[in-house]
Amino acid sequence: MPYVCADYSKYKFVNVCWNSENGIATVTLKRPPVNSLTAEFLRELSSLLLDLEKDETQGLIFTSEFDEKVFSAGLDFKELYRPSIDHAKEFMSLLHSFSFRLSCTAYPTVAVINGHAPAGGCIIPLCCEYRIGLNNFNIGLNELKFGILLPDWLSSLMIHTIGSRNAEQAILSGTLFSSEHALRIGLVDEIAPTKEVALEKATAFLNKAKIVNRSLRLDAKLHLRRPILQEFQKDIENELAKNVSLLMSDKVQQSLDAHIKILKEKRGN
Ligand SMILES: CCCCCC/C=C\CC(=O)SCCNC(=O)CCNC(=O)[C@H](O)C(C)(C)COP(=O)(O)OP(=O)(O)OC[C@H]1O[C@@H](n2cnc3c(N)ncnc32)[C@H](O)[C@@H]1OP(=O)(O)O
Repeated sequence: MPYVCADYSKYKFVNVCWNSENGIATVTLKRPPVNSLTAEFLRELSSLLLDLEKDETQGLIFTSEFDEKVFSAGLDFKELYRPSIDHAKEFMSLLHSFSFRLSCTAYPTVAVINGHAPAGGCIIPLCCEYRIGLNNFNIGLNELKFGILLPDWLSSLMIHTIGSRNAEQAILSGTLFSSEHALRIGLVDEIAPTKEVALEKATAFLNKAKIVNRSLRLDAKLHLRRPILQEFQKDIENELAKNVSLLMSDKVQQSLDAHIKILKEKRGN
């Protein structure tokens, strides 16, 4: 069983709960109001993955504090709106490195998607090995709808998860899927009636993974995920520069402005 060394209480936006009997860490995302991903949050999540690796966690479950509301609202609109060039570069680089690291963890990973997971909110679930959803939420990569071209590695994660035909239709139409539809196309592997049941199912998946030798399992995982990992590693500098310049473009900035206004109007402020 892992001996927990890291101080997990230092993390601001996650709560880490260790099960000392099975070595499974449950990480609850808790960045109010909607777990949107900022540079600070991504930095914290990357550091968390390293701590979990050092402590030899036997499995990782991601879930959200904002139960039955939102798993993650994706990238933080406000942080991406008119950023400095240095901040845009740092943000894109953090998003890339965190997603890469999560995609090739030695330990098995599950997302318990207990709320909406639009656009970048779908990244953590897609990097995980298994996804369990609750009813009545939407999930999908709808970036094209607001003028954002997906990074190649993100399309590749979607293809790996739901197959190229479904991924083509899903990404090109910018669809957000209901839980039932997500189950039909394999975007989630199971649906659970409550978070409690979903966590039990997640633990069952992780317990199954434990019977396999850890390093053999990692070799197999890296082999099976090679097409995704190649996309992550392909021409990194150019890919980051392309995404930064897209983010800074007038079109994307105008679209972010429009989205921020829609969200404000919705709240009447
Ligand atoms: C250029 C290269 C880029 C490469 C990578 C591309 C990958 C991903 C792109 C993205 O992820 S862009 C973000 C896309 N996200 C969305 O479109 C989600 C927008 N939000 C919603 O649909 C809803 O808020 C929700 C998540 C369904 C929750 O709805 P709910 O009714 O519960 O809450 P709201 O009243 O709408 O919002 C509460 C509060 O949260 C703020 N907020 C919502 N989403 C974001 C966000 N993405 N970033 C920052 N802040 C967000 C919203 O403004 C409200 O704030 P206040 O009014 O309370 O201040």
